Amino acid sequence: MARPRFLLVTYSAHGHINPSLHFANRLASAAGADITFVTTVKGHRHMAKAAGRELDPETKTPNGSVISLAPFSDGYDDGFKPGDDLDHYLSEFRRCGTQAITDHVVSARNDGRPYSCVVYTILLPWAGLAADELQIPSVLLWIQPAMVLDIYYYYFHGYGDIIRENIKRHPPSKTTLPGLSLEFTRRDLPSFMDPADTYSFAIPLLQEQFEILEKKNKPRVLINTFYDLEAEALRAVSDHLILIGIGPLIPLALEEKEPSDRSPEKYIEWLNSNPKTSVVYVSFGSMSVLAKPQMEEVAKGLLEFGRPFLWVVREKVKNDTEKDQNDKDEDELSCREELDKLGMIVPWCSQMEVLSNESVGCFLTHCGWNSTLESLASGVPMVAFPQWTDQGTNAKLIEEVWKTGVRLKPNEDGIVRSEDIKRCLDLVMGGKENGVELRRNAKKWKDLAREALKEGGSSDRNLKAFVKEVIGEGPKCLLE
Ligand SMILES: O=c1ccn([C@@H]2O[C@H](COP(=O)(O)OP(=O)(O)O[C@H]3O[C@H](CO)[C@@H](O)[C@H](O)[C@H]3O)[C@@H](O)[C@H]2O)c(=O)[nH]1
Repeated sequence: MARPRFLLVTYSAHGHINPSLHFANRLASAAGADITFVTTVKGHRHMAKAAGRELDPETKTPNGSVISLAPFSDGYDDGFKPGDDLDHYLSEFRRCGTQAITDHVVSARNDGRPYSCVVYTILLPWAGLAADELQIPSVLLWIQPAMVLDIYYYYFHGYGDIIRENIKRHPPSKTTLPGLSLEFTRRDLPSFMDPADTYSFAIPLLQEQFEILEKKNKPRVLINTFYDLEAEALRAVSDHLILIGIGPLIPLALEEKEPSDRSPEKYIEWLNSNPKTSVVYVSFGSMSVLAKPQMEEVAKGLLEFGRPFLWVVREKVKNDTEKDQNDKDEDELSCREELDKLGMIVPWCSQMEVLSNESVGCFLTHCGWNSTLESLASGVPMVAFPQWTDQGTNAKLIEEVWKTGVRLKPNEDGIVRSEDIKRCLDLVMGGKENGVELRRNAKKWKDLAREALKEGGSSDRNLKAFVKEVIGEGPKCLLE
């Protein structure tokens, strides 16, 4: 029998590419599928940079499955820069992405090896539309928590006015939603729902995404989560959508290091030189940039806490007219010398390798969904410092549901002070009872995450059942 063949379409940010790549690896190894991985040239460059090498256009897995990389140009090969026209960028991305999907599907049909299904990540409703036009099955791969999907679902189905009203109120009102036991205040809801949010342009894209799903009868949505982690949220909208947990989408074998001729990175050597669970790892993901005053507070907080740290500070994306040297001077942290004595600042790192290093005892994180899952699956407790989009909801789950971390509290000006950073680091890494409990819970979730992924675990079974369903071999998916 021919191998099932998937066309996987994803956006160019690391937070979208990484889970998509892990999904492709899983489809290939666990379900014996071939995958064509479609993203922009920019996304492709991100992947090469993260890998530290040119990428092979095709990778063959031990079971003979093939993952082929298929970048397309949207005219923004160097990425979207400050000053670029957002509407033009979005419409070119849509136009070129739609064309790429069409070209792949048509040529595969002509070659007699048609795709079984198009899988696309969030904010790409046009990928679902293109699949419908081409009359090929498609499925959304939701790369945020099931809880966030539920909240958006209700926002677009009768709760939008209530949520917007509650967001405006002072003091903020709580929102409750059917089937979910948590109550949400403004800081817990996806930031795009606030009409004043700079990025609320994402709302129409998300709405279109739901409209496309709803043209189908009880569509399946694959979710980067796992049953034990979000059992309630996976069921909350089950009258309308079938949510299938197939995560956490993290590297297949965490302990397995890629064979490499290169000596380990300096920061790994440095981590290895530190005692067990002594280091604070600090990162705000691949998109967020903290304002200078906030950076200074983080720096002060780390110095006041006094333990070693590894801090990822990404280079700023500049437009062509900015002068590099002036920028550098302005960006330089006032206490840089002391920071360099206590810890290490790097522009990027291999995060999964860092989180699974024994020396790391806490993750000060922006709570991007991938960082959250990677931390959970590595058993590292967190200090939650959410910035935007789904991160406030993720922080709530970390603090109130999984109890593997504590959330920082910004002051009235929206700044988190160094004292609060020190207080939370003390709580997570210190000897008091609540710190011990957070660390115990972190270990519990690490074990459960691995259970879900291993052969016969909930996510492994769900993924295999999904593929069988796509190729018409049934049985229907577990969660139906
Ligand atoms: O030095 C670094 C920093 C990051 N990463 C990786 O980059 C990814 C970052 O993803 P995530 O933690 O989700 O953050 P963002 O890149 O900010 O992701 C965006 O997309 C996610 C998925 O939609 C959302 O959950 C986030 O809120 C949104 O900001 C993770 O896999 C990290 O391991 C590295 O490997 N090295």
